[in-house]
Amino acid sequence: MTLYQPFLEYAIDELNRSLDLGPYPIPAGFEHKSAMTGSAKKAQEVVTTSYAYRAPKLRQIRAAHVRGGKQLQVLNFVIFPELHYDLPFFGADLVTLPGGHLIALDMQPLFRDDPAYKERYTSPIWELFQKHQVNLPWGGDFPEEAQPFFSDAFLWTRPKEDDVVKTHVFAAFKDYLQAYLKFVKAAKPVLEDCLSEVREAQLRYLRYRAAKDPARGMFQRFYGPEWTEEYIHGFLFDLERKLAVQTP
Ligand SMILES: C=CC1=C(C)[C@@H](CC2=N/C(=C\c3[nH]c(/C=C4\NC(=O)C(C)=C4C=C)c(C)c3CCC(=O)O)C(CCC(=O)O)=C2C)NC1=O
Repeated sequence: MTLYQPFLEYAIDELNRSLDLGPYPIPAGFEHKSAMTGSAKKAQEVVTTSYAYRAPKLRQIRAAHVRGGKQLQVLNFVIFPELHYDLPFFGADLVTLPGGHLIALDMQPLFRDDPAYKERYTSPIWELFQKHQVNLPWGGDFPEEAQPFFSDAFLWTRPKEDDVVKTHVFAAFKDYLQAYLKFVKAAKPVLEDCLSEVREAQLRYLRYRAAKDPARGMFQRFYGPEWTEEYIHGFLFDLERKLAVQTP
């Protein structure tokens, strides 16, 4: 059982239990990708598996699971709401590299500095954040330009031990996912005249993530630049692509 497999299984079980999950198309050639890395003597297979669903109020629920031996494990799990809801994005970036673990977990806001928005989507999880931050201290350096895309309840940490990931990070992941599902249940469509604001805010986030995906270099090394760009724009952050075909 790889490090983040339990996270993925828990998430899919919970989503199945609490939402009317439907399929979301994964472009051909991106469901499962494998490559050998390392020298002939120390060859290591790196497998990337994609999962995707949709549900009422949720445009895309998707995960990219990268398994490359003990030194490389990644689970990037993001929930993208439909464009007529102002729900935040559920964003989990769980990364294990030779240097240790890097954990980013947040309800990523559409309107970070809007007090009413914070009241609705950050205040309700503030106690959760404080509870988990005790075991998950701040991870330090973090790209300035990414800060507008994170809430005040952003759990960002770099644990050294696997055990911290298996216990405290997993507990935080479960609590944040449960809290997010509560937001989804309570969410009402936004008013007509807010639709364009929500759409612009979603596109701002998608464009940033697609442009600055920290995994781009890693994917290029394993699977080549062409596959990587298509994976990022055609699946991981595909809203712009989807809108382009909708409104030619
Ligand atoms: C809005 C921006 C945003 C992020 C940057 C990530 C949150 C995040 N992820 C990070 C780092 C990081 N993230 C990944 C993996 C992924 N990050 C992704 O968006 C996807 C789709 C990944 C894979 C499937 C890897 C492999 C690293 C390590 C890169 C390296 O050190 O070589 C970092 C560290 C800084 C960095 O390397 O850029 C942050 C802050 N989530 C977000 O929402």
